[in-house]
Amino acid sequence: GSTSVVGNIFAGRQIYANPYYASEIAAAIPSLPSSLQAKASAVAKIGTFVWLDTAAKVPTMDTYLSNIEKLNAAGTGPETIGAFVVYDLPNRDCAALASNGELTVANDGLTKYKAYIDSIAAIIKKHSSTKIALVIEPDSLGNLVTNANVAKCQEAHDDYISGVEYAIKTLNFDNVAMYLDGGHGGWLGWPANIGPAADLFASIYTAAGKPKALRGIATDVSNYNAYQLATAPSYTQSNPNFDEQRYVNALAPLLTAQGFPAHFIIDQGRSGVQPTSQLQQGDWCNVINTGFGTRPTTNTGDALVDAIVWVKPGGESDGTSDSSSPRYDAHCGYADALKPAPEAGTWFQAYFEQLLKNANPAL
Ligand SMILES: O=[N+]([O-])c1ccc(O[C@@H]2O[C@H](CO)[C@@H](O[C@@H]3O[C@H](CO)[C@@H](O[C@@H]4O[C@H](CO)[C@@H](O)[C@H](O)[C@H]4O)[C@H](O)[C@H]3O)[C@H](O)[C@H]2O)cc1
Ligand SMILES: [Mg+2]
Repeated sequence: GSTSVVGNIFAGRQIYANPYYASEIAAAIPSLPSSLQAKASAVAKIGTFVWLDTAAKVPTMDTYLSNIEKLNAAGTGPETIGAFVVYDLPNRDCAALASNGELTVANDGLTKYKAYIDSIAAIIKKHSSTKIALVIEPDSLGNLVTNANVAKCQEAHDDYISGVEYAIKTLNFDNVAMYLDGGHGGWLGWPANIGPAADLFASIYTAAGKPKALRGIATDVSNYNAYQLATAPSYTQSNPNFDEQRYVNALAPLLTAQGFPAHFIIDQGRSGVQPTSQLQQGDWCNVINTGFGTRPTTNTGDALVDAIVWVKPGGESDGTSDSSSPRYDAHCGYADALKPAPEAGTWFQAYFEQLLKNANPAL
């Protein structure tokens, strides 16, 4: 029978440890020093989000949800939920170059994007008895707040808004909890940005008819910020929202005031080492000296925060350091970016090793 999500979808449940990430790790283990091999096996058992970064990957969602149904039918341990990232907007990652996607505004991208969303909806309908958490379009709305002047973002503005509204209306099912991507404290947490960000998030929530399944906002996706810090790291400069708990506690009342009672999930997959080695807060690509962070949990100590999660699968690159690549972004060539790095989303062995070594808590 069907199942309805009430409140925090993560409470009392575990996130599916998907076979794609587990297979990347299995392939990595033989090349690891023996001291790290058991740690790697432990990571393969941790639930991370599956990135649907091409239309061709959408069918794997069907497979994984069927796997989850088998696990839940066996009835051992907490209920398992699926966790996916919707990530295929036209002109994707419009202010950067590393994670550009398959669709463009110029090439009828919005129509194709809606078909992509419809294919996800069809799969979710098939699996109405399985609970599913979705992060909606990392970096999209954030770029409309701070990079509206960048040509590719300017061109994408209307399609980002139409695409995100279409996604949250079309994926608004009883067994789903959606979280819009909210950048991070070092991005939209700046006093100059947080008001416009709240206005944009609330306007989209309202324009889409306040979808019941839209639970809130995901923060720090693919970034390295701390959840809670006692003192501000130097690279956060004068930003009062220098950790993610401060950011979400500043953002929440702005959203509630506009009729969006948002809750939050916070990516800590690569936040184990604080302060980080970032030379500046805006450095986002394959940052050196990072480690796996707090394991996924609902024990967040904050009623606004549903869960600490691992959205970005640690070990997958943020972008290539090969300056001859069409998707080369200068950020991936910075002194605080680990090099040589492969294309975004592909396996980066040395980075995975770094995360294992520096994991906090230790693996
Ligand atoms: O001292 N002051 O008073 C003061 C005032 C204002 C200041 O300006 C703020 O400075 C911030 C820090 O540079 C900027 O934040 C950066 O914005 C970038 C997008 O432009 C983000 O990049 C994305 O990161 C994603 C992963 O998170 C990648 O997946 C994605 O590919 C990638 O594109 C960085 O994270 C994010 O840290 C703000 O825009 C900017 O408004 C600064 C100082
Ligand atoms: Mg990226």
